[in-house]
Amino acid sequence: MTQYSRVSGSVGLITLKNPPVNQLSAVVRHGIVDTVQKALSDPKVKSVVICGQNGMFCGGADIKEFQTLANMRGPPLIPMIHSIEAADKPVVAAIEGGAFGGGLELALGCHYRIAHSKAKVGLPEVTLGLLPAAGGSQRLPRLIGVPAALSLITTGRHITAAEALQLGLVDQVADHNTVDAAVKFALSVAGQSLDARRISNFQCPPVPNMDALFEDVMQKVRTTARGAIAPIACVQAVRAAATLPYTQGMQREKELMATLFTSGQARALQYCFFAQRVVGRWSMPSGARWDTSKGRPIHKAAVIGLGTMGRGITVALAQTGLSVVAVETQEKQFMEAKKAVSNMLERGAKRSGKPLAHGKITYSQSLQAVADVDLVIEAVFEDMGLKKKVFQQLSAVCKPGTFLCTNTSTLDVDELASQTHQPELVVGMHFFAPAHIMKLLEVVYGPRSSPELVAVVMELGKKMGKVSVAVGNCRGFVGNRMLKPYRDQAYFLLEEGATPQLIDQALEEFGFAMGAFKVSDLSGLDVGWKVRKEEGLVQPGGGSGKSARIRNGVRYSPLGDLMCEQGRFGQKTGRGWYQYDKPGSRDARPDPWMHSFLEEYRARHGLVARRISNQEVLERCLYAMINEGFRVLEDGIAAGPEDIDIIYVFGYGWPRHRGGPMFYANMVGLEIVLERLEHYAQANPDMPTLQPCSLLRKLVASGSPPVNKWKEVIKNVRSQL
Ligand SMILES: CCCCCCCC/C=C\C/C=C/C(=O)SCCNC(=O)CCNC(=O)[C@H](O)C(C)(C)COP(=O)(O)OP(=O)(O)OC[C@H]1O[C@@H](n2cnc3c(N)ncnc32)[C@H](O)[C@@H]1OP(=O)(O)O
Repeated sequence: MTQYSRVSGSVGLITLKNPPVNQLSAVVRHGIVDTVQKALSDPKVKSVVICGQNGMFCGGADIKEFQTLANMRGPPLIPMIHSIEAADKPVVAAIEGGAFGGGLELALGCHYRIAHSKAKVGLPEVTLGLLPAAGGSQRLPRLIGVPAALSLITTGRHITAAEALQLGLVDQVADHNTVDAAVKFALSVAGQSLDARRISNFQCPPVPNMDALFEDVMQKVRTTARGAIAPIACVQAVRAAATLPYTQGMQREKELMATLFTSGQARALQYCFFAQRVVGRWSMPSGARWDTSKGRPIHKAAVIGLGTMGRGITVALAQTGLSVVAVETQEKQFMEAKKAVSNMLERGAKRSGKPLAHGKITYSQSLQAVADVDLVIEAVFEDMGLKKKVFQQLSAVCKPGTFLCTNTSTLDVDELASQTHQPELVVGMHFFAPAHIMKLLEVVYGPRSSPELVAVVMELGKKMGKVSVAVGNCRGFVGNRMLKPYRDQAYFLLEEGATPQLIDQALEEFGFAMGAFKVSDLSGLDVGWKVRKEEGLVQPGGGSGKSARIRNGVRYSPLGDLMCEQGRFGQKTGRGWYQYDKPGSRDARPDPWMHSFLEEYRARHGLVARRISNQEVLERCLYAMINEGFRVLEDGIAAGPEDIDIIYVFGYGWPRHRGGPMFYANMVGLEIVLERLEHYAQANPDMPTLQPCSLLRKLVASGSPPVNKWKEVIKNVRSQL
């Protein structure tokens, strides 16, 4: 797992060999300890180079080893890195590909660091619920200063070799063979004093107003962390580096890590790391899979409809380097969209430092312009009649073999597919607004969709920088299907005595980026109203008598309809569940009007307001959503719990440090979720979404296995259906 050789006569070359990313598993740590010892005791060796095989220095500690303390065998990292730093021969890290986490900490223990110009470095432990506890939190601030170290350690961001050079994190950047450059460098520094190269001996560069700086950073971190504990521990660890001698700082680093290491948040974040990779290995109920289905390259794509979503999709496609035909038939929207897209591209180029992708887009007001494209994404208004017409036209205009995708968020993808000559070449590509920023892409296949097309779209999503999740077709797919019972419960709780701010506060304290009502104001209450009207659910004035709050035999809240009747569509009208300074403003303030509106509503329906606790808000909203998640699994719409969790973390503001709804259910305890659902279902027999799903019962009956063991039980349940 490590290879050792002597090169150029006097350089000991240690190569880390542990695919896929040369992670520091026990066997690698053993190898490093042994080979460093060998090099240091060989009188012919005057200096040492450490590198990684296959163009990757090191991806850090082996995250799989973190699952249990029992896995943590082998030489610990801290003394291993200390012995490198203490060596009396210069040790040079040759960084190709990347040095992350423990990998960068290893490099910080070396006396010199040389990075390839394309390499990246970073301390991403915070994203795994940890901190750089192999001395990283103590060495980095000593090397590059407190403000820069705080920025890297609290965000976990990866930086380029050029930025690392500017910060003084690396000593040299190589354009060609980094190992050769490092060996040459190692020869040049052999025999030189190392006193000034051992970072643990450094003092942190002084910072004016240090207390104020840490207070300021801590406040910012607390606001953005949404309840995550690791970013706070990272600030505390860097503060220790800035204020304490190295040995005491290391002690503080260890104490902070001990708290994080066994925390539920670390488990959740590490689960998310692997879940994100699991969803890339998609499968379909037909047995088609990511590794047996081959896509084909897309050179030219088209977007139909340049409303908010279409504009974002156009930008996202253009930024991948594709040629894009952007079609909008309405003159006014056409002119506005051209301007908006070019502004979005300019902002994107400024943000990323990459060149503008303007030239790649051609605009047209005619559908004929898409005749020669490889793939079309339809993003017209969410109306089945209109979308069907567009798909009929596309089927007639496009060359045979063109992939046709719809950006619908709820409508039946199969029904759209049936409007075309080649229904197997139709899938859903459900983007989330703003489409060029949000990371999630739900790829919705139907029973006829070809695996080749799913492969193409998953690959395209990856190129666009999206986290793509392949899911089956049903109303709302995975994300919006599960959102409905969550939202319904929020409305029912309003009827029963809560306020929008009480519910939102409970959800935001849980860690959601925004509560249910703020989200509703942001996306516009009229969107759901239109859908409900089409479904025949809306009665003018909300209806009267007992049946006003029942539709098709189940509980229904007309509150959203009544709000829309008053023109309260949310942010866009300056009034919704909250009030805003002016239409379009984002600053939500409680509206005293809501109080009288809800009182009058309750009086009309004979409802007596009661005190609603945060716990009830969370249990009813979240468990109703989770229950639907079990149904999604039972129906085979999602391949596994990881797919659901990744959809919620990347598309719906679910706090990542709680791992996603299905992981959260597991953390709470499936038997507790079941018991609470039974309790609420009994109290509300007209809410079928609270009736525990049979898969949940089966899992509890099977002893509540951990999430990664659910698939077996799911398979059994599905086979009995
Ligand atoms: C009581 C207290 C006791 C405390 C004792 C603890 C002491 C610990 C001391 C030190 C702390 C150090 C901590 C760490 O180092 S944590 C790890 C930090 N590193 C990272 O977070 C990097 C994670 N990896 C990545 O970001 C990327 O993989 C990448 C940029 C390195 C490469 O990206 P890409 O090419 O896109 O490949 P993939 O992401 O798809 O990964 C390929 C493959 O590799 C697996 N993998 C990646 N990194 C690791 C890792 N560090 N450990 C294990 N496995 C890793 C990844 O899972 C993929 O495999 P697959 O899931 O099978 O697809």
